[in-house]
Amino acid sequence: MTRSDIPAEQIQSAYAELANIKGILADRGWFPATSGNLSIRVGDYTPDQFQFAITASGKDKSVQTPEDYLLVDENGVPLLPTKLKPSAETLIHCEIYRLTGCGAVYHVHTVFNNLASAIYETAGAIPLKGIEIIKAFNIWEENAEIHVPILPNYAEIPKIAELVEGAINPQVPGILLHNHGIYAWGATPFDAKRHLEAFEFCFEYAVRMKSLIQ
Ligand SMILES: CSCCC(=O)C(=O)COP(=O)(O)O
Ligand SMILES: [Zn+2]
Repeated sequence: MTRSDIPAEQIQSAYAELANIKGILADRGWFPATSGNLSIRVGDYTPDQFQFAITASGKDKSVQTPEDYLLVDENGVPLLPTKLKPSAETLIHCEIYRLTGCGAVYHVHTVFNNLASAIYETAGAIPLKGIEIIKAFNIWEENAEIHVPILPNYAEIPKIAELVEGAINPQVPGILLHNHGIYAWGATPFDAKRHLEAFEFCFEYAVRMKSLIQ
């Protein structure tokens, strides 16, 4: 099957799944001021060739319209005729798919993920230890410790995208951009949502803990 043969139902199903997760996350206020972007991979995958459905750039993600998503290739180029522009951050999604082969990538801006990235900027990562919800990352060891990497928030997205490879840790399905937001991913859309929620829980915990002990 070539890419142009991807069944329309498969594409529509990814769009429907994106609409569903977008609504859930929007209800939590996780897309302030048009921020955030979401994508779900569609069809066959090799690191060199894959495609995914992604939110269009600049849209109010708390609103559902018939023109919210498009299908792009591994370089972030639209695969079907459309007047929509893919998310400005599509290249970061491309890198995460290329390097992990995951099934979905979700990006949100929240006050707690911004604060956590600012507090731990110089450390380059947020340390999280002994929090039960770390099990959501499929890490079951007692008192487990993980570090969530923080990358600089360059204005040029390709400059950020080229740092993704050095930041990926197969155990930790997320990367923060400093004072920007979190990218979380998973093998399936269900896993990506669970990971995103666990990260957000941990960031709020880390920020509140820091202010309690100072
Ligand atoms: C208003 S937030 C600035 C852009 C951004 O960081 C973001 O997540 C949304 O960009 P998009 O092009 O995906 O709408
Ligand atoms: Zn963003």
